[in-house]
Amino acid sequence: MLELEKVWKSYRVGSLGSKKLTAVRDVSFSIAPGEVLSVVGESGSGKTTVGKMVLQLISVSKGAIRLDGEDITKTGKRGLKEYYRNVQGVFQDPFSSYNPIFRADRVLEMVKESYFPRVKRSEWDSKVEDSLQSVGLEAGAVLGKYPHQLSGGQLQRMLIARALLLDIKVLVADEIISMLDASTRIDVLNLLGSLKERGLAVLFVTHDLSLANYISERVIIMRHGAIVETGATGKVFGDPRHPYSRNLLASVPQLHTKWSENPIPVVELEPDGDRSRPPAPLTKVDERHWVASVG
Ligand SMILES: Nc1ncnc2c1ncn2[C@@H]1O[C@H](COP(=O)(O)OP(=O)(O)OP(=O)(O)O)[C@@H](O)[C@H]1O
Repeated sequence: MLELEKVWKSYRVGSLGSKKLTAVRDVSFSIAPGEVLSVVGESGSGKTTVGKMVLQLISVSKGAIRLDGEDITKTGKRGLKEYYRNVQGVFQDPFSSYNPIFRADRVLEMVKESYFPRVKRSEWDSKVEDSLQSVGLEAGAVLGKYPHQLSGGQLQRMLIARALLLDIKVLVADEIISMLDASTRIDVLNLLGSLKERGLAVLFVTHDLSLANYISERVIIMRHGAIVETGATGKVFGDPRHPYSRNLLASVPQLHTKWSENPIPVVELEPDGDRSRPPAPLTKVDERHWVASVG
């Protein structure tokens, strides 16, 4: 079980870091094995910052992140290496995770070097083959190829296979399909669906509400670094209570909506406000449905 408790993140911004920008405010949630939790919200709402903190690519300013009860924000280098055995991330641009001058499967070899140096070559090769197979890749079709010889979908799958080689418990998937075409997208999404059935917990960061609805059991809607609404996906998307959530959902063009016939109005929301203050508390409005009070 992965838990975030009252997590805050501030960045130093401005000339010589003279100002502070609070990117994430008092965020708490948990993800159980076999569950997909989506984090949605407008650009700049803090989604990626949450994912990066879970992956400890950046430190937290305040709060705790626990995996099976252990706070990883306080763990040392060795503890972190152990943590990465269990928690891995895949990001938006698969090409940026590969070095173009090396063969793509180097990302898999690096897992062996770091975590399984004593495993025999033949045993490792069959482990690699199994993990590639579980993400729908044929070893013969991808091994030995350079990144530019593979498609975005294949590269993204190979990164998921790398995570699976470690037999991880939690996958942070940050906009992992936004650079893929429609049919490859659904392919990778369905893959996530089958992985969750095998017990993987997924933190699915996306700005695409329909994808969040498709894949996740629970959803968090973020704005200005804080959670404004959260709960079971059906409740939040079916009966959004916060004005921001309503606007967000109303802004999604449907397949048969045409701009020329019925342009979706842009709704003006209140300005950013003071990000350094604690956000409005969440109140339970229904079973598995919480909403921040509107001030
Ligand atoms: N390294 C950084 N230094 C300073 N400010 C940052 C840094 N990274 C992010 N921010 C700021 O923190 C806020 C949250 O950014 P974040 O990337 O988490 O948002 P997001 O919801 O993921 O947005 P997007 O959907 O556009 O990726 C933004 O105002 C952003 O400008």
